[in-house]
Amino acid sequence: MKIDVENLSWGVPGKTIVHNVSLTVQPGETVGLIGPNGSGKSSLLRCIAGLRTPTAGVVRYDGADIASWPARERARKMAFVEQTADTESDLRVADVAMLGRTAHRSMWRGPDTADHEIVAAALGRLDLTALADRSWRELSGGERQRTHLARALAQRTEGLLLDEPTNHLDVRHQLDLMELASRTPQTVVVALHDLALAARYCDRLVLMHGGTVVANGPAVEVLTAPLLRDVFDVDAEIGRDSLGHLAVGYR
Ligand SMILES: Nc1ncnc2c1ncn2[C@@H]1O[C@H](COP(=O)(O)OP(=O)(O)OP(=O)(O)O)[C@@H](O)[C@H]1O
Repeated sequence: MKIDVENLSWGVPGKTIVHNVSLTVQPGETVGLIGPNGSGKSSLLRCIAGLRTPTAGVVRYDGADIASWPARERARKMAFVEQTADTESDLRVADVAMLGRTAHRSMWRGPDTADHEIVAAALGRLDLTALADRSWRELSGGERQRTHLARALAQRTEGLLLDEPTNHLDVRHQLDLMELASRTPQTVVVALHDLALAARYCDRLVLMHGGTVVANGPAVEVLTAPLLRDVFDVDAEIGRDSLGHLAVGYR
């Protein structure tokens, strides 16, 4: 699925938070959204998900303006894992993942065999099979985060929006998750704070600052010392680690 964001602005009364952002994500591409705290990444993702109504501009999925789409129709095309996604506490892990099937079922029908198979596959993909019957309230932060990712995978959408999906994960699960995001045929936009992880796994990086896009391109073009100084106010050194991956050091 292709995602187009055209001249998009969003804000609250008296404050523009996302300002005139234009961005195209090609089918199957994984785009990393980076930028300092408060630069507008989550707000932009919410607009792309259709959870915020832009004050100006348009979001298109495969060329179609989503402004008037019902939530159910959007949920069949786009899954979104928010930064602080919470869930009713008495659900089991498998029940949370099953929420991803809601948009694909009629309201009068319970989950069928295919739904259960899809959920089992999503739990397996996120290393959660052994936790399927555990209560949500017993989970660690990282297990909750993986459960929400399983819910998003179970949604079987062509697009996937992830807001800092690695922030609670241990190193192994961070790498697994980013591997998944980069290899899936889905079109992915992922907000990340870890610049090295973003550089390694994303096809392209979009750097936000003060609600606008200040750079958009391959990691080597976006992660430059002058840009990082301007945007993050850090003195960075960009190099390669012994495995050949882009590495960012800070003085
Ligand atoms: N509903 C709202 N009302 C008022 N201000 C808001 C609202 N939503 C976001 N903001 C403000 O807009 C700015 C951008 O927030 P946003 O969450 O999009 O940034 P972010 O880049 O995702 O930040 P972080 O890296 O800290 O997650 C922040 O200053 C935030 O306080």
